[in-house]
Parts: sequence; structure tokens; C-alpha cells
Amino acid sequence: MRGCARAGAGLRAGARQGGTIEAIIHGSSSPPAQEAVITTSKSQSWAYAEEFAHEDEATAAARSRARELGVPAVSAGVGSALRAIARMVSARTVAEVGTGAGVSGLWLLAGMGTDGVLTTIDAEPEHQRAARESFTAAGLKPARTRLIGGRAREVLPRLADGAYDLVHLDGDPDSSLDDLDQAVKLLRPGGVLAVHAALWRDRVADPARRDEDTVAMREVGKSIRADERLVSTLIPAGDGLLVGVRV
Ligand SMILES: C[S@@+](CC[C@H](N)C(=O)[O-])C[C@H]1O[C@@H](n2cnc3c(N)ncnc32)[C@H](O)[C@@H]1O
Repeated sequence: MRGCARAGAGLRAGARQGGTIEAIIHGSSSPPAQEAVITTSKSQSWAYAEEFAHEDEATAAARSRARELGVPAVSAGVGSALRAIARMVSARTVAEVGTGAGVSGLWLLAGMGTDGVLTTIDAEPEHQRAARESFTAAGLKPARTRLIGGRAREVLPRLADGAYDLVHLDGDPDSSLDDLDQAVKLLRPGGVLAVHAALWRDRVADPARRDEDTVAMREVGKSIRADERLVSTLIPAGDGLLVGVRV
């Protein structure tokens, strides 16, 4: 009880100073557990959580392809969260915006049943070629992946509403904002929306950051939190994963 009161005092101090993350950091690296909202050791814990997720060889090879192309990919922490979510909802149909070189796709497919199909959209043919290579090298049957070239705003309305167990948005921030409503429509009840890069380069939490991408990602978070069709949470793994379960 005393611990709760003291943690609360820390948060109130944060609010007085503008609510920045720095203002609610506790100085000690080992406070009693109930106070440990954020400590100076948090970055070490985050690094530990990232390394905790074991990435298999095929996914590591896809990550190398992504690096060669200069296209970002989900971290292993985010990938393993996507895999676990896919398994939790027994996903057989997953839609994704932002194929990249296939890193998130491989994590998602690892969580799906062996008959599960990933439909993944990307505007860049070069990225989809790399992803195709990643999926083939991982030994996946061609029928398990459906790669669609094009802009999400044109492709998503052609997919069937209510037919997806999971939708992963990982395009540009403005695309994620534009695509939100359509993405929610694709979900069956109990299905999950996952939006990657919700903390956008650690800028979303800093109110002084007002560049276009950061503002768009902040809006994505607020829209998901306010959306009565979703029960949401923000997972601070990697660059942040917003998750909303379709009611
Ligand atoms: C961050 S990368 C995706 C990484 C991938 N999810 C992974 O973890 O391997 C973003 C990708 O989205 C694509 N993209 C961005 N905006 C898009 C849009 N509106 N429609 C389709 N693709 C888009 C880019 O070409 C890029 O390949």
C-alpha cells in the first residue's frame, strides 16, 4: 500500500513537470517491485527482452536481406509478440501491410497453423522479391503466402470484411493512420489488429516532437484507444506494438 502511494507520488511529480518520461524515472536500480514502474535499468531490461526472443536462421537471413535493401524490419521482440498473438487467436488468415523483406511475415507464419495463409501487401516490387526469397528459403509452400503489390489504400478494400484473424499494419505512419478503419473491418470478432512502430523511433512519447510521421503515429494510438470496436494495449517491445482485439 505504502509502495503504491510512493509510486503515485512519482507519477504526480511527472505530471507537474510536463509528464516527461524522465520525470517519472526512479533513481534506484533496485526499488521494491511494486514501485518499479520505470527505473534507470529499464533500457537493460528492454535489451534483455529483445535478446530473450530467439530468431531462427531463416528469419535472420530475411533480416540480412532487409538490411541490404535498407528496409526496416520488426525487432525479434516484436516478431515473437506477433508470433504469440497469431498462436493465441489460432490464426489461419492474416493480412499485413508492409511486407518488407519478410521478417514480420516469417514470425507471423511461425505462429499460424500449418494451413494458415499470410496475405501481405507492399508497394515496392523489390521488397516483395526479397520477401519471396525469404519465404522460399524458409521452406514455406507457395500456397501459404499471398503477396500483393500495390498501395494499401487500394488493396485493403478488395479483401473480405470480417475474414481475418489478425491484421498487421507496418507501412508508413500516414498509411497506418489512413488504413486503420479498413483494417478493423477486415477482422472477425475476437481477431487482433497489431500496428508496428507505435512508438516511432522513440518520438511519440515526446510531446516536443511534431514531425509528420510522429504526429501520424500519435494519432494512430489515440484512434485505436478511442475505438469502441477494439480493446487495446500498447506493448513497448522494440519500436512499439499497438494491439487491439476486435469486440
Ligand atoms: C517497415 S517496412 C516493413 C517491414 C516488415 N513488416 C518486416 O518486419 O519485415 C515498411 C514497408 O511498407 C511498405 N509500404 C509503406 N507504405 C505503404 C503503403 N501505403 N502501401 C503498401 N506498402 C507500403 C514499404 O515499401 C516497406 O517495404
